[in-house]
Amino acid sequence: MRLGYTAADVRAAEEPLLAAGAPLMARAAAGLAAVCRRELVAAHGRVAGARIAVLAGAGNNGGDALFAAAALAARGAAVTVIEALGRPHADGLAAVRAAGAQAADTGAARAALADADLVLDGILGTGARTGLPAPLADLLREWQTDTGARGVLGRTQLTIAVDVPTGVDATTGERGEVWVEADTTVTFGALKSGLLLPGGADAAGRVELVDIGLDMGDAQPRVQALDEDDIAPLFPFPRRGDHKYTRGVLGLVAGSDAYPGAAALAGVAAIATGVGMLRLVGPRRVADAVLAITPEAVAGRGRVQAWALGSGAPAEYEMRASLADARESGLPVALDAGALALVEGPLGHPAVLTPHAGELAELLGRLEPGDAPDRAAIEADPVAAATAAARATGAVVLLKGPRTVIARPDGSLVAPAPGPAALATAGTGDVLLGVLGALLATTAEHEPVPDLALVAGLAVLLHSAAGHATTHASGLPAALEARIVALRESEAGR
Ligand SMILES: NC(=O)C1=CN([C@@H]2O[C@H](COP(=O)(O)OP(=O)(O)OC[C@H]3O[C@@H](n4cnc5c(N)ncnc54)[C@H](OP(=O)(O)O)[C@@H]3O)[C@@H](O)[C@H]2O)[C@@H](O)CC1
Ligand SMILES: Nc1ncnc2c1ncn2[C@@H]1O[C@H](COP(=O)(O)OP(=O)(O)O)[C@@H](O)[C@H]1O
Ligand SMILES: [K+]
Repeated sequence: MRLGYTAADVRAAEEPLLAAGAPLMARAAAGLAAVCRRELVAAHGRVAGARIAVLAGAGNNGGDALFAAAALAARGAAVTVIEALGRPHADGLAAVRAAGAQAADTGAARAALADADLVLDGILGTGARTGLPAPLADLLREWQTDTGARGVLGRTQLTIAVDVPTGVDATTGERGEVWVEADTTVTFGALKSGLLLPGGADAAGRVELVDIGLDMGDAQPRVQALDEDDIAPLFPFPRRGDHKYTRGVLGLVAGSDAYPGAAALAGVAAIATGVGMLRLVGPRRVADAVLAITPEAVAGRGRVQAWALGSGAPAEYEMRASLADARESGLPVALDAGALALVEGPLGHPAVLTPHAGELAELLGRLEPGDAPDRAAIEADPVAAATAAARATGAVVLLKGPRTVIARPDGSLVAPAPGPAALATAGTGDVLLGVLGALLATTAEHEPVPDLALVAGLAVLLHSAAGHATTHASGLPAALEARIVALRESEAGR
């Protein structure tokens, strides 16, 4: 699990060190130069002779870039400095000049960017305000759409962003109209939350953290980023001594005569993930369709540890009855698709909502009439929308998309590694509901009380892992089962 902090928290952690005279910029620049050397050697076999274009802003981000470039120039790189905002960091500029760097005026900047083996983006970091001056925005746009851009050493042009790619908000990951797309981002002291969130994570490329001696102390991380390696530690393995009721029973209200497939996908996925028992609530035809492929399921209501509701347009009265049960007993509920239409304000029980951007637009339109973002605005800033919905409902909001993000009502986030684009097919969301429901049921009575946002993150990781091993939604449960059996075997071997 990687932890991401707000820019403000990182800057606050820098303060005592700066006050004590710690050479933070020298450490940052040394770490940055080391990554640049390694990447140049990996791509081209050497640093000497490499053309490096340094986009230097007006603050310390530019200072980092200039000092790193000075170290690279000392190893024989040909450095050109582009003063992107005027007023470059004075000591950094002096150092790079002393090492033999050239300065580029506006015309030369275009050529320097087009001909560079390595572009260092040191325009803006944690001190950025939104919006870039128009000439700079034009320069960046032109460079990044120039498909012929290449260096003298070979076709590969590397872009390394200093701390945060310019145009990306270090805290939220939101991108402005123009931003730098980096191959690698070298960040200092602590991961900035925006590097782990939709938008920022895509712009940042591979993120490398350089230790400059920062201690984040009691600061609460804004983001917990999860990847494959987090599946095993989070997975609720059956416990020795469990029986089917202590393992956890899931009640599933999904599917309808018109859409029986949704119940089948969610039901089989829940069973593949592992539940003590699956109860199916809905019309006979739907139950029969599920029972035909998973005879261990049981039709009809009964006691459950969690509910999963909404995929495939199930009857509203059935969903309402399950929500009432959850409210009375405090059971966790996953609400998808049709069940989201029943959310009118704060829910009185633990819940995870699983909208895609269109469904979230509808939900926010109902909860915050007049002030709600539309689908496009949500896709542009998924974090803000998911957080607004989490605050308004008191629920965890899992906003599905190419890069799914999970928001808690307190504003903190879980960011699972993105799954394969092959998941963009009908029915994969139904599978996710089944996986999530199973995990809610099997953790519901664990001590300490499970963190629903991490449970939701685990559901997304498993869903993505399965997505790598199949081509279609109905292939996901078997892939999931294989993944979980492998997990159990490696757990038993430990
Ligand atoms: N503290 C430390 O010692 C350490 C800091 N470190 C490094 O410093 C970085 C933070 O440095 P920073 O605070 O100087 O902010 P930075 O991102 O360089 O930008 C500020 C400058 O840009 C300007 N500006 C802002 N937005 C703008 C816009 N949209 N359009 C135009 N101009 C804009 C802004 O202008 P102003 O608002 O003052 O008018 C100001 O001049 C951090 O990311 C890390 O790389 C590391 O070395 C570790 C030690
Ligand atoms: N381009 C993509 N890359 C990765 N995952 C995606 C992509 N597009 C969609 N997904 C995932 O596929 C699932 C689609 O769910 P949903 O929109 O509810 O579809 P459906 O209702 O058809 O099942 C979500 O888990 C989403 O995160
Ligand atoms: K930068």
